[in-house]
Amino acid sequence: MSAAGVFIAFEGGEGVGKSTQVALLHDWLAGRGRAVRTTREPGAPTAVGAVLRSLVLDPATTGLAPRAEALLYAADRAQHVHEVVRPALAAGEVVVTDRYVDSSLAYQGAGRELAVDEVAGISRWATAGLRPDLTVLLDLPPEVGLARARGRAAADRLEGEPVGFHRRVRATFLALAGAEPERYLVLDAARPADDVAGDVRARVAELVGETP
Ligand SMILES: Nc1ncnc2c1ncn2[C@@H]1O[C@H](COP(=O)(O)OP(=O)(O)OP(=O)(O)O)[C@@H](O)[C@H]1O
Ligand SMILES: Cc1cn([C@H]2C[C@H](O)[C@@H](COP(=O)(O)O)O2)c(=O)[nH]c1=O
Repeated sequence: MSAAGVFIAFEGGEGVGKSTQVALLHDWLAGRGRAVRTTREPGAPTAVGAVLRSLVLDPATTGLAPRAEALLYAADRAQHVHEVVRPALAAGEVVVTDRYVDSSLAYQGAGRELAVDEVAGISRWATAGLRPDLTVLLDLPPEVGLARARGRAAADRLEGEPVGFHRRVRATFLALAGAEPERYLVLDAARPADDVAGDVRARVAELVGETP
């Protein structure tokens, strides 16, 4: 376990349903009387995060070098862990984040074709080694997720990358999960949201000592 609380990350490509599942898990945990903190990257509810989120996601941010992009995501993560995640874990809360380190490995590592182990090293330093107790990977072909995401809002800077970029991202998420299956729950996100949520609850119930 991470500190006194429980740390859960949702990961996956664009439009796979992370925000939807984070909200459903929040409601289920809160309904059971658990103290639960939902958060996200980039731009967790911190003043620094808000500035970094708009910088990295704004399509008007042109010419950003891949290494600079990786460092900006890592800076956002360092602030997030310092200001939100560690204090909540220390208070015994269940912390549920929409994206964490694996997003940097997939998007900056595989997507931008930086060395994944070097990107991992930056995040390890940024977080002082804090890892989730469980990562829920929502898996979808990128064409399906991008269509869902684009039906909802204008494309941000990363979402606007070609489909080959998003295929590398998906493959890397799956490889990370495959390398440490005990730390991951990989779910087919093409199913109805309530079915996905049921599988999430079953696994989280084991982790936090609740009945699903
Ligand atoms: N299981 C599902 N089946 C079909 N549509 C879904 C499902 N889950 C979520 N959606 C819809 O897909 C869209 C994207 O969902 P959501 O915002 O939860 O995804 P996300 O992974 O957080 O997206 P992003 O990566 O862009 O932040 C929304 O319109 C949502 O209502
Ligand atoms: C944490 C993190 C995120 N990204 C990318 C992935 C998405 O394209 C955006 C975030 O948008 P969302 O709608 O809030 O999911 O940022 C990234 O490239 N690297 C990261 O570390």
